Amino acid sequence: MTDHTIIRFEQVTKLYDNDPPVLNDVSFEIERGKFYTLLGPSGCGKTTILRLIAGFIEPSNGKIFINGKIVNDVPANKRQVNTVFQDYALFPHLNVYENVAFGLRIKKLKHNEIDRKVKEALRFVNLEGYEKREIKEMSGGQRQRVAIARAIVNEPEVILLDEPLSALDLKLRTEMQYELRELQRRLGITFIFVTHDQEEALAMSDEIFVLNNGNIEQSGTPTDIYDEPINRFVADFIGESNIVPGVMLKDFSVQFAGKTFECVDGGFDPNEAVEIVIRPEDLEITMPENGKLRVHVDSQLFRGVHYEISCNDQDGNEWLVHSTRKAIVGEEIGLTFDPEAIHVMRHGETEEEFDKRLEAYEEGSYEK
Ligand SMILES: Nc1ncnc2c1ncn2[C@@H]1O[C@H](COP(=O)(O)OP(=O)(O)OP(=O)(O)O)[C@@H](O)[C@H]1O
Repeated sequence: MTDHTIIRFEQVTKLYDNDPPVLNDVSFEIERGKFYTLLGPSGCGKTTILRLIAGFIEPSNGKIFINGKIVNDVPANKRQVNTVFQDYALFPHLNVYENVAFGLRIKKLKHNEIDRKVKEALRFVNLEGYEKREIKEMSGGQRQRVAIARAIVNEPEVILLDEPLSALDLKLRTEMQYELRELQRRLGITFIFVTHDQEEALAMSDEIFVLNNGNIEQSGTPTDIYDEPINRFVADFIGESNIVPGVMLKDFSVQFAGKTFECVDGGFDPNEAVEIVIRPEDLEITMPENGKLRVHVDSQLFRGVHYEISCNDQDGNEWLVHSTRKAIVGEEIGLTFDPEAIHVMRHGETEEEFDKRLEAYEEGSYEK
C-alpha cells in the first residue's frame, strides 16, 4: 500500500444468502485522484463492489480499507464516498437547487453555506441558471449533471458511478463521456465508474479492472489491457481479437497456422502450447505471395471507417481483418503483421503469475 492508496480490498468475498459467492477472494488497490473503471459482463459483480465501497452491504469475508482504516463496520453515511446511480435517483418533486441541497440540509449546514456550496457545484457541472427548474423539465444529460452536482456538493473523496450513461442515446453518451472525464480531472477526486461497454472503459479510464464471474481477470491502463490481454476472456471482451492456438518454440519464436514467426515475447517453456492474439487492425492486406499468411476471403462488411473482412487460413483458423482497403470475397489474399502485433498468452495464467513471469523474464534478459 502506498500513500496514494485510498481504497483497498483484501481478499474480499461476498455471498448473498447462501448462494455461491458473487465476489471471490478479490484484492485490489485504488489510488487517489484517478479515474477507475470496473468493466465486465452483466452479473460479474461490478455493482456489488460499488455497494461494498459505499457501505450499502458488508463483505462476507475479507477486509475493506478506506484511507488505511478498516471500514467493514462503518455505515454508508460515515464514509467519504458518494454514489451516482444508474437512474440518478433524483427527487422528482424538488427543483434542481433543492435536489443538490438535500444532503446539506440533512447535515444541518447554515443557510448561506448551503447556498454557496450548491451554487459552486452547479457551476462545476455547467448548470448555473437552472436552479429553479423542475427535474421533469431537464433532459437526460442535464439530469445526469444534477446527479453529479448532488454527489460533489458533499466534497467526497470518492465518487462511485454505476452505469450512469447507459440510459442516454449514443451521441449524448459520447458527449457525457468527455464531460465526465474532464470533470474528474478538474475535481481531482477518485472516480470509480461501472460499465459493460469496453469502448467506454478504454476511452475514459486511467485504470481498468476487467471482471468475470466474481474475479478480477486483469487490471491495468487501457493500453496495457488492450495490448497485453492475459487470457482469452480479456482479449475477447476488450475489442475484437483473432485468437488461434500456437506453440512457443523458444524466446522470440512462435509457431501458428503452420508457420514460424518472429515475435517479441519470451519467458515460456520450450515448445509450450500457447494462445496467440492478433488484433484485426494489426493485420495488413498484401498480394498472396507477399503475405506472412495466405488466406481465403469469406465475407466482407463496410463499417464506415474500415472494411471488416473475414478470412480463413489453410488450417481452418478464422482471421478478422480491419482494413481501409477492400478485398474481394472468394479471392485469396496475403496478410502481414509486425512481430509486435503478436501477443502470446499462456494457458490458464492468472494476472499475478503473468506479472511474475514478465518480471523474471525482464530481469533475465537484462542480465544477458
Ligand atoms: N441483493 C441480492 N441478493 C441476491 N443476489 C444478488 C443480489 N444483488 C446481486 N445479486 C447477484 O449477484 C451477482 C452479481 O451482481 P452485480 O449486480 O454485482 O453484477 P453486475 O456486474 O453489476 O451486473 P449488471 O451489469 O447486470 O448490473 C448476480 O448474479 C446477481 O444476480
